Amino acid sequence: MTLLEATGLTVRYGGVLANTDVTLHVDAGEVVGLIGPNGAGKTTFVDAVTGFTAARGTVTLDRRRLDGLPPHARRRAGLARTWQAGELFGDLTVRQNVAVAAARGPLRNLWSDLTGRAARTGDVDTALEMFGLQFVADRRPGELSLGRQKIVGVARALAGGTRAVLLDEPAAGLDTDESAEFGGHVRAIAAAGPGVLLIDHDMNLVFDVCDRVYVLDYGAVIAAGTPHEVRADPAVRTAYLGAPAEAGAPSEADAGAPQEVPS
Ligand SMILES: Nc1ncnc2c1ncn2[C@@H]1O[C@H](COP(=O)(O)OP(=O)(O)OP(=O)(O)O)[C@@H](O)[C@H]1O
Repeated sequence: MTLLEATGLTVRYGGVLANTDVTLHVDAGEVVGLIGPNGAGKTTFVDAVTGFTAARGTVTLDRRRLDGLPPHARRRAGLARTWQAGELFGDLTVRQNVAVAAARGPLRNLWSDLTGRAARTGDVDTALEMFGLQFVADRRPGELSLGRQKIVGVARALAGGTRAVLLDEPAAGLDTDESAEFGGHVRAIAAAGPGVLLIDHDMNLVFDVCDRVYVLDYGAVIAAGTPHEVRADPAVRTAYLGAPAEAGAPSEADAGAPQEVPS
């Protein structure tokens, strides 16, 4: 079932066409990747969907039109995002960071979906446990590794009735182990029902955890499909390698070795 749908999104910054007629959907329980070279328009797309930049086109969540609404109204409708730069409150503990977001949301929230319990104060603890944060609940974000801070950021984004979440480069700066752990959390979120749009330059993470992947280049979608299909797409190789792809189907070995995108 289509949960989040953007149709014909177009964003112009002065002379720069940052998104051109971008159409993309995320189903409930699905992890969808959005990749593309630097400057391709990925963050612009997140900004446009969540209402942080003006765009032409439509955005629906559960068939409800969200375009034209301000960001806080889209958030209240169940659309959440994370930011490339950390958005945690440095003076609050991890528990307080999650609790603040949970308290703002509607009564029926993700944690109750996940646990089958009614939303109560104790659900913040349940949420912390789900993301393995219970042992650092009383610490401040600055005392945690970057990986843990990212996970707290996702926990915050998911608190409070989130139906779909857009994760903007959540794994930037994580080491290989942290990134793999993070990928497990992303899959767990989708397994509980919400749809996830994952933007990241870590191609191994994206291809490992995503059900489908869209590729942006110069603001437009140039490819979409399963990770296997996208990896093998000559247009994607051209976009990343900056040279025309060789004729003929790529080998299995090539397809199994995703290109690390320089950041
Ligand atoms: N606020 C803005 N004002 C003017 N131009 C902008 C603005 N934000 C982005 N752009 C331009 O729009 C284009 C798309 O940028 P965007 O940040 O969306 O790309 P991106 O794919 O997220 O890049 P990266 O992977 O480097 O984060 C770029 O040419 C960028 O310079």
